Amino acid sequence: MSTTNNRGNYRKGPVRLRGKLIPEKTTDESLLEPAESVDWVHMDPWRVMRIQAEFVEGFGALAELGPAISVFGSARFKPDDPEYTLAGEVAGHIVDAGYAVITGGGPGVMEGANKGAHEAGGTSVGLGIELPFEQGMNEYVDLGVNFRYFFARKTMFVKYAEGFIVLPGGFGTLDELFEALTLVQTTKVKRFPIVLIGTTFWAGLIDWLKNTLVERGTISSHDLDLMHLTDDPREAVEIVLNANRSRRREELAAAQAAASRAGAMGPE
Ligand SMILES: C/C(=C\CNc1ncnc2c1ncn2[C@@H]1O[C@H](COP(=O)(O)O)[C@@H](O)[C@H]1O)CO
Repeated sequence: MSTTNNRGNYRKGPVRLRGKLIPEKTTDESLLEPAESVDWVHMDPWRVMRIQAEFVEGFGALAELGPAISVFGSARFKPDDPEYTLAGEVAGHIVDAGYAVITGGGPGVMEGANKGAHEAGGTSVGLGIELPFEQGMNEYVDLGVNFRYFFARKTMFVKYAEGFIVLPGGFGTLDELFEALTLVQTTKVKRFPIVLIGTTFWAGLIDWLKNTLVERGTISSHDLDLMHLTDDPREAVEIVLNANRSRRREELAAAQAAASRAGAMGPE
């Protein structure tokens, strides 16, 4: 709603305007007139609505998913690459443990993991991303959500998973790995297990983290403990499961301690 009072103050919702800032048309007039230009579709306030919708739709689609583990890795591996098969094995162990498998829904490691989850009879989730060279979701995704924005999609990978398993990959995989590491390091997320599969592939990065970042003091040596390293798909899944079992035990013990403290204090 917009109004002008007798002091020439023009009110447009929460905003007050005067003088030359008073628009020639009211908000209602602008809304109802036929559009001469569609530029507004690309403006930031409209983008905010799309971003908000993306979160709402993502939360709505995944709220009832149940326990899940996110699996990451290169979009470029082919079905006959060992990492594709490895991703399928990881997904099979995740499903056997009663968890859903979340991936980026694309080709390569994502497809391998979705295939493994689908064939093991588990819930195979793909959180796709709109890219200029549209690939579409791989055919093994049973629950798919497509995102325009990487940051909204990345929130879902963390929010709906109890851990990350990261296979060899490129920039996208590193982005997802370092996002998780930063969230855990800064305690935005607590006790979130991150497992790297591929000791040879990751060795150079781990050495650099140790010999350059720890050495120069840009990370602490205990930050390296936020990552677990293995070649064994079963062990990778066990690491995530064990970390969550001990987190749940600690949460239960803390809740019991709080309840007994409240009991000891007696009724008010
Ligand atoms: C490059 C190719 C396909 C791109 N399609 C993708 N679909 C969904 N998710 C993707 C895609 N590409 C990257 N991602 C995300 O990043 C990670 C992999 O990136 P990397 O650079 O290959 O490591 C992956 O986990 C996705 O979340 C086919 O040529």
